[in-house]
Amino acid sequence: MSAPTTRTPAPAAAAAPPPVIELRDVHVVHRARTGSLFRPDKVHAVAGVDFTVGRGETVGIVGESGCGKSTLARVMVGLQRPTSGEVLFRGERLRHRGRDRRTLGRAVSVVFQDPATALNPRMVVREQLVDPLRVHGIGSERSRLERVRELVSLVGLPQSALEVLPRQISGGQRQRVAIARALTLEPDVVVADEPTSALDVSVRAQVLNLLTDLKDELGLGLVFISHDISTVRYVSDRVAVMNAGRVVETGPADVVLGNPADPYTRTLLAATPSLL
Ligand SMILES: Nc1ncnc2c1ncn2[C@@H]1O[C@H](COP(=O)(O)OP(=O)(O)OP(=O)(O)O)[C@@H](O)[C@H]1O
Repeated sequence: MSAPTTRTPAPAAAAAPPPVIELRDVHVVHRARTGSLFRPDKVHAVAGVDFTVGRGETVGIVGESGCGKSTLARVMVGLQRPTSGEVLFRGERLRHRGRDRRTLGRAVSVVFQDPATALNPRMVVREQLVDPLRVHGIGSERSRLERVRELVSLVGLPQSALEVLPRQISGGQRQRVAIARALTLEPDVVVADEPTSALDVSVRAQVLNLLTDLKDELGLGLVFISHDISTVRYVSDRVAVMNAGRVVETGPADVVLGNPADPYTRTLLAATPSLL
Protein backbone atom coordinates (compact mmCIF):
# COMPACT_ATOMS: atom_id res chain seq x y z
CA MET A 1 0.00 0.00 0.00
CA SER A 2 1.51 3.36 -1.00
CA ALA A 3 2.18 6.14 1.53
CA PRO A 4 0.11 9.33 1.18
CA THR A 5 1.60 12.20 -0.78
CA THR A 6 2.64 14.78 1.80
CA ARG A 7 2.90 18.33 0.52
CA THR A 8 5.09 20.50 2.73
CA PRO A 9 4.50 24.22 3.27
CA ALA A 10 6.96 26.81 1.95
CA PRO A 11 9.94 27.24 4.36
CA ALA A 12 8.75 30.72 5.42
CA ALA A 13 5.43 29.34 6.76
CA ALA A 14 4.96 29.28 10.53
CA ALA A 15 5.60 25.94 12.27
CA ALA A 16 2.42 23.95 13.05
CA PRO A 17 1.31 24.11 16.70
CA PRO A 18 1.89 20.94 18.77
CA PRO A 19 -0.98 18.52 18.15
CA VAL A 20 -3.82 18.17 20.62
CA ILE A 21 -4.88 14.98 18.87
CA GLU A 22 -2.61 12.67 16.95
CA LEU A 23 -3.73 9.50 15.18
CA ARG A 24 -1.07 6.97 14.26
CA ASP A 25 -1.77 4.23 11.76
CA VAL A 26 -5.43 4.06 12.82
CA HIS A 27 -7.58 1.29 11.37
CA VAL A 28 -11.32 0.82 11.93
CA VAL A 29 -13.04 -2.31 10.71
CA HIS A 30 -16.84 -2.30 10.98
CA ARG A 31 -19.01 -5.37 10.84
CA ALA A 32 -20.93 -4.87 7.57
CA ARG A 33 -24.59 -3.95 7.93
CA THR A 34 -25.48 -6.24 5.01
CA GLY A 35 -22.99 -9.07 5.37
CA SER A 36 -23.96 -12.26 3.52
CA LEU A 37 -22.35 -15.26 1.85
CA PHE A 38 -21.65 -13.18 -1.25
CA ARG A 39 -20.71 -9.89 0.36
CA PRO A 40 -17.81 -9.21 2.72
CA ASP A 41 -18.99 -9.14 6.33
CA LYS A 42 -16.39 -6.50 7.24
CA VAL A 43 -15.85 -2.92 6.08
CA HIS A 44 -12.36 -1.49 6.42
CA ALA A 45 -13.69 2.07 6.96
CA VAL A 46 -10.35 3.57 8.04
CA ALA A 47 -7.23 1.86 6.74
CA GLY A 48 -4.04 3.15 8.34
CA VAL A 49 -4.53 6.89 8.82
CA ASP A 50 -2.03 9.29 10.39
CA PHE A 51 -3.55 12.65 11.31
CA THR A 52 -2.84 15.58 13.63
CA VAL A 53 -4.70 18.67 14.73
CA GLY A 54 -3.59 21.40 17.12
CA ARG A 55 -5.09 24.56 18.59
CA GLY A 56 -5.51 27.48 16.24
CA GLU A 57 -5.53 25.54 12.98
CA THR A 58 -8.28 24.31 10.68
CA VAL A 59 -7.70 20.94 9.11
CA GLY A 60 -10.10 19.91 6.36
CA ILE A 61 -10.96 16.33 5.47
CA VAL A 62 -12.41 15.76 2.00
CA GLY A 63 -13.44 12.67 0.12
CA GLU A 64 -16.41 11.01 -1.47
CA SER A 65 -19.34 9.60 0.47
CA GLY A 66 -18.35 6.40 2.26
CA CYS A 67 -14.58 7.02 2.23
CA GLY A 68 -14.39 6.95 6.05
CA LYS A 69 -14.53 10.65 7.05
CA SER A 70 -17.21 10.24 9.74
CA THR A 71 -15.63 7.10 11.15
CA LEU A 72 -12.35 9.01 11.48
CA ALA A 73 -14.21 11.88 13.19
CA ARG A 74 -15.74 9.44 15.66
CA VAL A 75 -12.27 8.12 16.51
CA MET A 76 -11.04 11.67 17.19
CA VAL A 77 -13.83 12.40 19.66
CA GLY A 78 -13.63 9.02 21.39
CA LEU A 79 -16.96 7.67 20.08
CA GLN A 80 -15.28 4.95 18.03
CA ARG A 81 -12.52 2.72 19.29
CA PRO A 82 -9.90 2.01 16.61
CA THR A 83 -9.47 -1.64 15.67
CA SER A 84 -5.73 -0.96 15.73
CA GLY A 85 -3.38 2.01 15.86
CA GLU A 86 -2.88 4.73 18.44
CA VAL A 87 -4.71 7.88 19.49
CA LEU A 88 -2.52 10.35 21.36
CA PHE A 89 -3.86 13.30 23.36
CA ARG A 90 -1.18 15.96 23.92
CA GLY A 91 1.43 13.32 23.24
CA GLU A 92 -0.01 10.72 25.67
CA ARG A 93 -1.47 7.49 24.39
CA LEU A 94 -5.20 7.16 25.13
CA ARG A 95 -6.68 3.89 26.36
CA HIS A 96 -10.33 4.51 25.41
CA ARG A 97 -11.73 3.92 28.82
CA GLY A 98 -12.73 5.71 32.04
CA ARG A 99 -10.65 8.79 32.77
CA ASP A 100 -9.01 8.89 29.33
CA ARG A 101 -12.40 8.98 27.62
CA ARG A 102 -13.61 11.77 29.90
CA THR A 103 -10.43 13.78 29.24
CA LEU A 104 -10.95 13.41 25.49
CA GLY A 105 -14.68 14.18 25.87
CA ARG A 106 -13.84 17.55 27.44
CA ALA A 107 -10.99 18.49 25.12
CA VAL A 108 -12.50 17.46 21.79
CA SER A 109 -16.14 18.04 20.92
CA VAL A 110 -18.20 17.40 17.85
CA VAL A 111 -20.82 19.18 15.75
CA PHE A 112 -22.79 16.73 13.62
CA GLN A 113 -24.50 17.31 10.31
CA ASP A 114 -28.07 17.32 11.53
CA PRO A 115 -28.84 19.39 14.63
CA ALA A 116 -32.39 17.99 14.66
CA THR A 117 -31.07 14.57 15.64
CA ALA A 118 -28.07 15.80 17.67
CA LEU A 119 -30.29 17.67 20.15
CA ASN A 120 -32.81 16.20 22.57
CA PRO A 121 -36.25 17.12 21.18
CA ARG A 122 -37.85 17.16 24.65
CA MET A 123 -35.36 19.40 26.46
CA VAL A 124 -35.33 23.20 26.34
CA VAL A 125 -32.09 24.71 25.07
CA ARG A 126 -31.00 25.85 28.56
CA GLU A 127 -31.10 22.27 29.87
CA GLN A 128 -29.22 20.92 26.83
CA LEU A 129 -26.42 23.40 27.48
CA VAL A 130 -26.31 23.00 31.26
CA ASP A 131 -26.28 19.21 31.03
CA PRO A 132 -22.59 18.68 30.01
CA LEU A 133 -21.50 21.04 32.82
CA ARG A 134 -23.54 19.04 35.35
CA VAL A 135 -22.26 15.70 34.05
CA HIS A 136 -18.66 16.90 34.47
CA GLY A 137 -19.44 18.45 37.88
CA ILE A 138 -18.40 21.92 36.74
CA GLY A 139 -19.52 24.98 38.76
CA SER A 140 -22.62 25.71 40.82
CA GLU A 141 -26.11 25.88 39.26
CA ARG A 142 -25.76 29.65 39.22
CA SER A 143 -22.36 29.73 37.48
CA ARG A 144 -23.57 27.10 35.00
CA LEU A 145 -26.46 29.31 34.06
CA GLU A 146 -24.10 32.26 33.60
CA ARG A 147 -21.90 30.16 31.33
CA VAL A 148 -24.93 29.07 29.31
CA ARG A 149 -26.05 32.70 28.91
CA GLU A 150 -22.57 33.60 27.63
CA LEU A 151 -22.67 30.69 25.20
CA VAL A 152 -25.96 31.68 23.54
CA SER A 153 -24.61 35.21 23.03
CA LEU A 154 -21.38 33.81 21.64
CA VAL A 155 -23.27 31.92 18.94
CA GLY A 156 -25.46 34.92 18.09
CA LEU A 157 -28.75 33.78 19.63
CA PRO A 158 -31.02 35.89 21.87
CA GLN A 159 -31.33 34.95 25.55
CA SER A 160 -34.98 34.00 24.89
CA ALA A 161 -33.65 31.00 22.89
CA LEU A 162 -32.75 29.37 26.21
CA GLU A 163 -36.37 28.58 27.01
CA VAL A 164 -37.43 26.99 23.71
CA LEU A 165 -37.48 23.41 22.44
CA PRO A 166 -35.36 22.60 19.36
CA ARG A 167 -38.45 22.27 17.13
CA GLN A 168 -39.50 25.83 17.97
CA ILE A 169 -36.46 27.35 16.23
CA SER A 170 -35.11 27.19 12.66
CA GLY A 171 -32.50 24.70 11.39
CA GLY A 172 -29.79 27.39 11.38
CA GLN A 173 -30.63 28.37 14.96
CA ARG A 174 -30.61 24.71 16.01
CA GLN A 175 -27.13 24.32 14.55
CA ARG A 176 -26.07 27.41 16.55
CA VAL A 177 -27.36 25.63 19.68
CA ALA A 178 -25.41 22.51 18.71
CA ILE A 179 -22.28 24.66 18.29
CA ALA A 180 -22.89 26.30 21.69
CA ARG A 181 -23.23 22.82 23.19
CA ALA A 182 -19.95 21.77 21.59
CA LEU A 183 -18.26 24.75 23.27
CA THR A 184 -19.74 24.21 26.75
CA LEU A 185 -16.71 22.45 28.18
CA GLU A 186 -14.18 24.84 26.58
CA PRO A 187 -12.68 22.27 24.22
CA ASP A 188 -9.30 22.59 22.50
CA VAL A 189 -10.62 21.10 19.27
CA VAL A 190 -14.05 21.00 17.61
CA VAL A 191 -14.70 18.35 14.99
CA ALA A 192 -17.39 19.58 12.58
CA ASP A 193 -18.74 16.74 10.47
CA GLU A 194 -20.62 18.21 7.47
CA PRO A 195 -21.92 20.99 9.78
CA THR A 196 -23.82 22.90 7.08
CA SER A 197 -24.98 20.13 4.73
CA ALA A 198 -28.41 19.69 6.34
CA LEU A 199 -29.13 23.43 6.41
CA ASP A 200 -30.95 25.69 3.97
CA VAL A 201 -28.53 27.14 1.44
CA SER A 202 -29.46 30.63 2.67
CA VAL A 203 -28.02 30.04 6.18
CA ARG A 204 -25.02 27.85 5.33
CA ALA A 205 -22.59 30.75 4.97
CA GLN A 206 -23.72 32.28 8.28
CA VAL A 207 -23.12 29.04 10.19
CA LEU A 208 -19.78 28.50 8.44
CA ASN A 209 -18.66 32.04 9.28
CA LEU A 210 -19.78 31.55 12.87
CA LEU A 211 -17.60 28.44 13.17
CA THR A 212 -14.52 30.10 11.68
CA ASP A 213 -15.01 33.28 13.75
CA LEU A 214 -15.31 31.20 16.94
CA LYS A 215 -12.23 29.22 15.97
CA ASP A 216 -10.26 32.50 15.64
CA GLU A 217 -11.76 34.12 18.74
CA LEU A 218 -11.24 31.11 21.02
CA GLY A 219 -8.04 29.83 19.38
CA LEU A 220 -9.65 26.44 18.78
CA GLY A 221 -8.45 23.69 16.53
CA LEU A 222 -11.13 22.92 13.95
CA VAL A 223 -11.47 19.71 11.98
CA PHE A 224 -13.77 20.51 9.10
CA ILE A 225 -15.20 17.48 7.31
CA SER A 226 -17.05 17.89 4.06
CA HIS A 227 -17.42 16.58 0.55
CA ASP A 228 -17.74 20.21 -0.57
CA ILE A 229 -14.19 20.90 -1.70
CA SER A 230 -14.57 24.64 -2.31
CA THR A 231 -15.79 25.18 1.26
CA VAL A 232 -12.98 23.05 2.67
CA ARG A 233 -10.42 25.01 0.68
CA TYR A 234 -11.96 28.29 1.86
CA VAL A 235 -11.77 27.46 5.60
CA SER A 236 -8.78 25.12 5.95
CA ASP A 237 -5.09 25.69 6.62
CA ARG A 238 -4.26 22.05 5.94
CA VAL A 239 -6.25 19.38 4.21
CA ALA A 240 -6.31 15.59 4.07
CA VAL A 241 -7.83 13.89 1.03
CA MET A 242 -9.38 10.49 1.80
CA ASN A 243 -10.15 7.64 -0.55
CA ALA A 244 -11.38 4.21 0.52
CA GLY A 245 -10.31 4.64 4.14
CA ARG A 246 -6.86 6.04 3.41
CA VAL A 247 -5.40 9.53 3.32
CA VAL A 248 -4.01 9.76 -0.20
CA GLU A 249 -2.69 13.32 -0.04
CA THR A 250 -2.14 15.83 2.73
CA GLY A 251 -0.61 19.29 3.11
CA PRO A 252 -1.48 23.00 2.95
CA ALA A 253 -4.99 23.44 1.53
CA ASP A 254 -3.90 25.83 -1.22
CA VAL A 255 -1.14 23.50 -2.40
CA VAL A 256 -3.12 20.24 -2.28
CA LEU A 257 -6.34 21.64 -3.72
CA GLY A 258 -4.66 24.22 -5.99
CA ASN A 259 -2.07 21.92 -7.51
CA PRO A 260 -2.90 18.31 -6.62
CA ALA A 261 -0.17 15.68 -6.92
CA ASP A 262 -2.27 12.56 -6.33
CA PRO A 263 -4.38 11.21 -9.22
CA TYR A 264 -7.36 10.67 -6.91
CA THR A 265 -7.27 14.31 -5.71
CA ARG A 266 -7.21 15.40 -9.35
CA THR A 267 -10.25 13.24 -10.10
CA LEU A 268 -12.08 14.66 -7.10
CA LEU A 269 -11.24 18.21 -8.16
CA ALA A 270 -12.26 17.53 -11.73
CA ALA A 271 -15.80 17.15 -10.40
CA THR A 272 -15.49 20.78 -9.18
CA PRO A 273 -14.12 22.36 -12.38
CA SER A 274 -14.11 25.96 -11.16
CA LEU A 275 -11.34 25.08 -8.70
CA LEU A 276 -8.79 23.89 -11.24
N1 LIG B 1 -21.49 1.54 12.32
C1 LIG B 1 -21.19 1.03 11.13
N2 LIG B 1 -21.40 -0.27 10.86
C2 LIG B 1 -21.10 -0.81 9.67
N3 LIG B 1 -20.55 -0.12 8.64
C3 LIG B 1 -20.33 1.20 8.84
C4 LIG B 1 -20.65 1.84 10.09
N4 LIG B 1 -20.30 3.16 10.00
C5 LIG B 1 -19.81 3.33 8.74
N5 LIG B 1 -19.83 2.16 8.06
C6 LIG B 1 -19.32 1.94 6.70
O1 LIG B 1 -17.96 2.38 6.70
C7 LIG B 1 -17.67 3.07 5.49
C8 LIG B 1 -17.24 4.49 5.82
O2 LIG B 1 -18.36 5.19 6.33
P1 LIG B 1 -18.26 6.70 6.86
O3 LIG B 1 -19.63 7.09 7.31
O4 LIG B 1 -17.15 6.81 7.83
O5 LIG B 1 -17.88 7.48 5.51
P2 LIG B 1 -18.09 9.01 5.13
O6 LIG B 1 -16.96 9.38 4.24
O7 LIG B 1 -18.29 9.84 6.36
O8 LIG B 1 -19.45 8.98 4.30
P3 LIG B 1 -20.61 10.09 4.24
O9 LIG B 1 -19.98 11.33 3.64
O10 LIG B 1 -21.63 9.46 3.35
O11 LIG B 1 -21.09 10.30 5.65
C9 LIG B 1 -18.93 2.99 4.65
O12 LIG B 1 -18.80 1.88 3.79
C10 LIG B 1 -20.04 2.77 5.64
O13 LIG B 1 -21.12 2.10 5.07
